[in-house]
Amino acid sequence: MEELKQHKAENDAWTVLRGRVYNISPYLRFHPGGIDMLMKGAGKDCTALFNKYHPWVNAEFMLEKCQVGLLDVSSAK
Ligand code: HEM
Repeated sequence: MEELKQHKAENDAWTVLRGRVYNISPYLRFHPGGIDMLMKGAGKDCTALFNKYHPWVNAEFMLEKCQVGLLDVSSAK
């Protein structure tokens, strides 16, 4: 979680979604909801925002190639 916070710039944006860590920078310009919306999740866990707007979207598949790793649950606060 500490490492995640350091990745919140548009050219270096990470997010956590359902326990997985993703580098969302390459996907930003393709996001149908816009760059600004997706950037709200940068550097943090975006699962709640994601579920609020589109719980049905298959992000696990879409962002498969952007996955950085899994969230270390002992650091998940
Ligand atoms: C992190 C991974 C995310 C992925 C892969 C993703 C993907 C998508 C996709 C595929 C759509 C089109 C959905 C449809 O038309 O049924 C969409 C729309 C949208 N997304 Fe995301 N999203 C992500 C995160 C977020 C976050 C964090 C927010 C809010 C802060 C957000 C806000 C929106 C909004 C508002 C739309 C609706 C745009 C519209 O219909 O005009 N998304 N997103």
